[in-house]
Amino acid sequence: MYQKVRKEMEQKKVAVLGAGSWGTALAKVLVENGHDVRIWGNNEQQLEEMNRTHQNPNYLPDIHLPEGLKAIFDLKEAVKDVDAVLFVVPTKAIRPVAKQLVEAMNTKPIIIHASKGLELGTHKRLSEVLAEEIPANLRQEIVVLSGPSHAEEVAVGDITTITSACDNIETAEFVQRLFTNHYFRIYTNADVKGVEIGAALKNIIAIGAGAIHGLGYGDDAKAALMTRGLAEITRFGVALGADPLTFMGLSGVGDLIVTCTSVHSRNWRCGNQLGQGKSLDEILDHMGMIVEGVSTTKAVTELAQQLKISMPITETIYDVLYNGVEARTAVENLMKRDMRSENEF
Ligand SMILES: NC(=O)C1=CN([C@@H]2O[C@H](COP(=O)(O)OP(=O)(O)OC[C@H]3O[C@@H](n4cnc5c(N)ncnc54)[C@H](O)[C@@H]3O)[C@@H](O)[C@H]2O)C=CC1
Ligand SMILES: O=C(CO)COP(=O)(O)O
Repeated sequence: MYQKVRKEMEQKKVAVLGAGSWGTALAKVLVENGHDVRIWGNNEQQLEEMNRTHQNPNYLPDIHLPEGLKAIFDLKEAVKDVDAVLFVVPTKAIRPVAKQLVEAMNTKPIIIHASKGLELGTHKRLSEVLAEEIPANLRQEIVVLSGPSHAEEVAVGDITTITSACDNIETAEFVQRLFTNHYFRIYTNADVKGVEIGAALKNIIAIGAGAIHGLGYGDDAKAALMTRGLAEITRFGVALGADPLTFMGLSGVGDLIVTCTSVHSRNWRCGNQLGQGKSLDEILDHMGMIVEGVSTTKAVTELAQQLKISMPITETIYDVLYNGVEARTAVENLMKRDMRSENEF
């Protein structure tokens, strides 16, 4: 039987790039695990306030951050001598921040990312974007950290399990040891593609689940959307070469469940307000945080059309987000589709 003994890890130096809700929650875990952690962001005033008050009120209100967490605005200083760099900026900022990082690094760190999306325009996964921007001779492997996890729950030490994915399982295990503690349990996975696709696409389905709720449909409708959403995510992932089993795991069905059912989810909240009749612009203006599913819906719809992958739910959500189709009409249209077998791929 596969079993691994838990070993203490010596202190590592880690830079967290992105001082929003998830970056702050993950930085807190790392400090609690005894590591030397610097968090970097693009808002100097916010970082100064974090150092002064040990809080990040716009993203994680009422959370006291460990005194050991250093918020640093100068990227060169933030990444000085680090063993690992963790990207937790929104998808659209991954490439520009990676370009800045290349100019700032003085070590050859492991690169980790915990963001969820596909790049608009190129349709690339985020580990592909990072590999393009950070030459292999300037870094170790790239690891994806992903799974059902809301910053609000991790920040209060509620139980959470996620996945550390890398082609090189030893590097995935390094990241597993870096983050694991009594409330945060990390599993490893070698299917980077599947983990990133599950993470990105569940946000689309969560917008749909929120809309179903906002429209007043019941639990049967929610279960239908999540189940057929998972079928669609799996179809897309397998067409791109992912292992279908990955979608049964934490970064597949696990993340789909939490994002489609939690009031913490920004994607679910966005969908819920769409269902209640608000406009997308109005919703995004008031959210104050990233809603990744909006741009991921566009990237996935475009790529699925190019590759001729059937994605009826994603295309329907695209119509609501980008073509002004009313959410109720969109649901009715989905119900009028031709009859088919459940197991048709
Ligand atoms: N919040 C959560 O519970 C979770 C979020 N994620 C993923 O993590 C990523 C980040 O999400 P959140 O932290 O929730 O977003 P957020 O909206 O709370 O914060 C994003 C942060 O990134 C900063 N930022 C934006 N562009 C930047 C740039 N060019 N340079 C530097 N900083 C920049 C913003 O100022 C903000 O501080 C997303 O891809 C999200 O899907 C993944 C798991 C859980
Ligand atoms: O990825 C998440 C949960 O695993 C966070 O979801 P939201 O971005 O919808 O808040």
